Amino acid sequence: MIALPDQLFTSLETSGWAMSDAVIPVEWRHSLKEVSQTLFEAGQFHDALIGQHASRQKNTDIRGDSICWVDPHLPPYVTHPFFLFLADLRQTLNQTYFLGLRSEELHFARYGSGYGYKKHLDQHRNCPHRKISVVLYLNDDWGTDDGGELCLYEEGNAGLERVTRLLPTPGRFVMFRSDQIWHEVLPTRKTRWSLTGWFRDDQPIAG
Ligand SMILES: O=C(O)CCC(=O)C(=O)O
Ligand SMILES: [Fe+2]
Repeated sequence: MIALPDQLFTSLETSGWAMSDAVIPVEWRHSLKEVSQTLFEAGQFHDALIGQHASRQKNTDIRGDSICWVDPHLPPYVTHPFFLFLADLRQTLNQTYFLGLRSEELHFARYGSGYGYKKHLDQHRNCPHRKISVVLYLNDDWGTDDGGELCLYEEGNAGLERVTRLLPTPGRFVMFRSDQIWHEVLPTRKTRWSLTGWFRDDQPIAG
């Protein structure tokens, strides 16, 4: 089991989401940023699509990032400490909450200036296998004027919605329940880099 601060699990349990600015060492972020930038420069990113199966389509009004899927079983990821951390985290979540998580599905994402991702749920109605979403922000610096906040919506008392806005600051790590937490990426004012993933209870088909 990994030594994640208890507060992360308490927060995941009570709010459905958790955040840490301390668990990801700066070197991990640097090397992942380098990999993602190299892949981007080599033309390995493509426009993210919305919808499922045959109805998948591009709609930058809803979702404006471009992405590059990564296979955690292949180099350079398979030996990278962040991916070992994720595998460990999955095991810890299974031991603590009996979630039956079996795999990680991951992609790098890059939002150009002006783009975001409208309010959505990560778990699709007809495909309930994404259980926990994780995001690591790879940006080198981020200020309050740069936009691109991740907004997390929680159902509060008396049907009131609580909104938390998280800036994609360097090395920030966020996890949330894919089936419960509606969220949104506000339009960014500069290029925004991240690595996004989902713990699933099946074996993934990337795409
Ligand atoms: O980058 C983020 O903050 C969240 C991205 C997201 O919601 C997604 O890719 O499903
Ligand atoms: Fe999402």
